[in-house]
Amino acid sequence: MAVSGDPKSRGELRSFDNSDELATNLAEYIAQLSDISVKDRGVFTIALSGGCLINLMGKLCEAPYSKTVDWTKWYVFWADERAVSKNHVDSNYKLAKDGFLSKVPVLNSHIYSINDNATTEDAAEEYEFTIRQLVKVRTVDVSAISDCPKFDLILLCVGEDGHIASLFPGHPALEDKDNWVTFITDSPVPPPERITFTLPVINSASNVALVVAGEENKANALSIIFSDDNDDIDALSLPAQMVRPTDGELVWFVAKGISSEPDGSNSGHGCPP
Ligand SMILES: O=C1O[C@H](COP(=O)(O)O)[C@@H](O)[C@H](O)[C@H]1O
Repeated sequence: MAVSGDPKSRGELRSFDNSDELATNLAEYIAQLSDISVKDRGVFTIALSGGCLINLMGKLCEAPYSKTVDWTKWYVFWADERAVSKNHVDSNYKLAKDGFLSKVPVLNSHIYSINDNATTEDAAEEYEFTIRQLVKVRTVDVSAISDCPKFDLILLCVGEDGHIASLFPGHPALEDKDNWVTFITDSPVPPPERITFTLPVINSASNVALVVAGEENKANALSIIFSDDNDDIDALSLPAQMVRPTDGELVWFVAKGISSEPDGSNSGHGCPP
């Protein structure tokens, strides 16, 4: 594993020779944050997204983590969801349920999925309300800086256009400072209707992990994001580049095969099985 980057700006960069090594390190990172949060606050609040992430979390379902992680203290949320039913192949809930949550003893009552039986507008409003109730009782911590929920960890996959959650380049939802959860009806990547955390919520988390794996053509977004040209307009307009936790830690997990780093091979990687 190679570690670099400026923690104050773009975060810590962890690059790996392949997706398997990335998955091993990601599992250890999540398990450690879970331990710390459970010791500090008695709970671990984690927000998932879709894409390659869930496959890469697979090692958490195996020893030692299957036994050592305090799964009963986990509270699980989604940073974004597509407006499809929960049994649809495009559902981020289904992806996480089938690939991860059904394999670990997280309590069903601690799994906060997004309503698939309402309009996207109503589902977003309802999800924000649910999170507000959990903030009131401090199951979800609160940021003293932004008054937003302060999740212990938000896990995001970076799309090949640099999108994170369902926040896409140039989309007005990126400017939303008033809501914790919002909706879009015109996603450039299907399905068009989605519900998503807003940037203020993402940037209020204690920890954010940005995962870049699975597709060779993500190298382009990466090279823009890690460009040394701080005035690069393209870089500043990429949602992934807008992730800058105000009072938290940012770590990038990059599979070297798609890295823009000089030692990356650019040979491309699929998700691990
Ligand atoms: O549409 C989405 O895309 C991103 C990135 O996914 P990937 O397939 O390019 O890895 C994902 O993180 C997000 O949750 C999802 O809804």
